[in-house]
Amino acid sequence: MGDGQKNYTSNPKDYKLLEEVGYGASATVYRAIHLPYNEVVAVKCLDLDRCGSNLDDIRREAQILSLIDHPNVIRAFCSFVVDCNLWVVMPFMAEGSCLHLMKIAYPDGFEESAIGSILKETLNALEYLHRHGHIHRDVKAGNILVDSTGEVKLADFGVSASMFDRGDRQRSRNTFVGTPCWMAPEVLQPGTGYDFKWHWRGEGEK
Ligand SMILES: Nc1ncnc2c1ncn2[C@@H]1O[C@H](COP(=O)(O)OP(=O)(O)OP(=O)(O)O)[C@@H](O)[C@H]1O
Repeated sequence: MGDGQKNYTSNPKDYKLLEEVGYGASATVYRAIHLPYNEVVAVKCLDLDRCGSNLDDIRREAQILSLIDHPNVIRAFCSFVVDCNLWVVMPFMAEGSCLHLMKIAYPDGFEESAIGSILKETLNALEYLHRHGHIHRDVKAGNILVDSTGEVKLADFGVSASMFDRGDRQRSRNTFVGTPCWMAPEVLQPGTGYDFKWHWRGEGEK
């Protein structure tokens, strides 16, 4: 697993992309080898042409990810532009997302003890993000990742917002982002705005 003190290079030639492990609206995620350290990592390739967000939002996600320092929040080792893509290098979470795990191994849902432990780790992650002024805005099973040791990390800051944003970015907290089934009611209601409480409500109702 990656060490925060290591210097992950921003040269695409230093990474060998292996198989695709997931994809979302604007990104494909690969298992990859960081050749200088011979270490398995995940590389998220964000298609800048396909991204709904503007470059400032994308830069912000990469910046937030690189500053993260919490065991339950996925961090970026580094990020850099390759052709029309932004590559974000992260720890590889071998078990994939909770959504993926449920689909392949737990079609009736996780056992209560597993739910309790995943929720606890996720809430630790949200508490850390809140303390640093971030709202995730897309907490869902597909964004809760598990590694080979069972460690849980919250991922995907593509639609996160900062509580300290002003002006245009503050107005964007009143916009419609996230994944409909997982949204709190006030997010579905245009114009009402929302804040940290959104996370807690979303979590409680899932
Ligand atoms: N670090 C990682 N290690 C292993 N698998 C990962 C990692 N990051 C993401 N994945 C897999 O890739 C999938 C998509 O990743 P992610 O949610 O970051 O993409 P996205 O395009 O931002 O998605 P969305 O459409 O939800 O915004 C995840 O659900 C997960 O299965």
